[in-house]
Amino acid sequence: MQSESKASKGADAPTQTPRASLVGTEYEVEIGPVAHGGHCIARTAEGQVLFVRHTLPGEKVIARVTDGEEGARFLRADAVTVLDPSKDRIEAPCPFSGPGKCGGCDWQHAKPGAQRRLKGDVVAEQLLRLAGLTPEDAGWDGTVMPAEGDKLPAGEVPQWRTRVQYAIDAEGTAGLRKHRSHDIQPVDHCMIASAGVSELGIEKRQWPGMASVEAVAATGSNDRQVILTPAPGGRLPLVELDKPVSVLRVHEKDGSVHKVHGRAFVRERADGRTYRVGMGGFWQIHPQAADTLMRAVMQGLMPRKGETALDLYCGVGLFAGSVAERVGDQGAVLGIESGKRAVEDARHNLASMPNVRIEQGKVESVLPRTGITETDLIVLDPPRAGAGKQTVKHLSTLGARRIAYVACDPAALARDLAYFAEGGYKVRTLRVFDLFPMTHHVECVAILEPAAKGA
Ligand SMILES: C[S@@+](CC[C@H](N)C(=O)[O-])C[C@H]1O[C@@H](n2cnc3c(N)ncnc32)[C@H](O)[C@@H]1O
Repeated sequence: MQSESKASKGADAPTQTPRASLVGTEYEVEIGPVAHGGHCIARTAEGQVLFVRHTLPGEKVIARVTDGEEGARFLRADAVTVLDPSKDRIEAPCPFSGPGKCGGCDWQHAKPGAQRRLKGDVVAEQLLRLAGLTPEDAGWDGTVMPAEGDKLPAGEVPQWRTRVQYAIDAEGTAGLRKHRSHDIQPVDHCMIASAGVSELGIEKRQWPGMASVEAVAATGSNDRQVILTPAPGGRLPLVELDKPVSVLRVHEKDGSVHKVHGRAFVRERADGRTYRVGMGGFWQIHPQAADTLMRAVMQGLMPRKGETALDLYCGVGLFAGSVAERVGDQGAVLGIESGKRAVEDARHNLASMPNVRIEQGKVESVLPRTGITETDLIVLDPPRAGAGKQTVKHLSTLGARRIAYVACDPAALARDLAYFAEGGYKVRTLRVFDLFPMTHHVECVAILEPAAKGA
């Protein structure tokens, strides 16, 4: 182990001189709290911050630096030796999990209940730091709910990933990317893949000339799909798998998706409706996610007959369909979605509902153009970056009696909740779901209402 004093040497060095890499340097450290991103915080004796993976709060470990230089604001590291383990630690069930291996799972080494507590701590910390909200302020009891069927004993792994993107190495072998790296960990099985994905046997065959192979196994039907991205100059292989599949291809140059054979879509189910999801478009990944989130949104909004609603970032129409059914023919729902193909699917999926209209384009540009000045309800489910200040400011002027915010990133959620507070909205309830077991990801549903109402 090198001396810890090495880490602080560069702090006073002029910024223009190249700083020495600390990769490989080892530090014996006490592990502090969990941080957003699947790691915990530690400090070297000189006070330099380390973000350490493969560890748990309260442990004493030897952390080996994986990224960072002298004088950097923080270093990234892996716990390579655990000197004093947490009572929440188990042996990672997956042989491909651990320092320097697959980067897909962050918490394989934590008991399932501990994983959910860690995620709850991250959500609480983000809410407090970025929105000034305690769990009590947010109407949240602090728990993170597992999806139905996922409450398994330690050592058993929920098979939840209905989409897995395998990276293909130069020899054509399928694997998964290492953490923050283009390097590939070859795998013969991904433990969190759903049975439908595993049954395809992607890992059992070679994929010469491919850069990636994505496997999709629908939950709402037996539809199976493989999405191939060729490496430069790579020729598409004949796809013969253990189960029949449709095949799509991603164009290397512009990322456009094309059908090679079979169906261009998979069929999913939620709230008693079938949704077509075409050309590798977005659908919730966990088999229980669509219904879990839909129920949380409907319970929070409680749509009434004749109300008007917006479904922003609506994808193929998951929430728009459920709200439209509840507001009935006298009500109206406007969905906005940027993806052209997703909009075609949403229009197809909700064609039997004359009270739904779907507009294509970015929320930030389409919404102001609609001329809408008021609505009763809003559901928004933005991508990881969140909705942002301008959009939240606009939404806060529409007089909605309830807003449901579905968030896959608690930091973006907290930032947007702070903007909503500026716009006169407060959080009525927050529910947090573990729809991504073994990883650091977590899904939140916040229900907002005008602050004056609850004051
Ligand atoms: C998290 S997904 C939610 C989709 C849908 N609510 C669901 O649960 O199936 C976010 C969606 O927002 C779309 N999107 C991303 N940025 C957007 C923007 N600026 N305006 C409108 N839609 C956007 C994406 O194409 C994607 O379909």
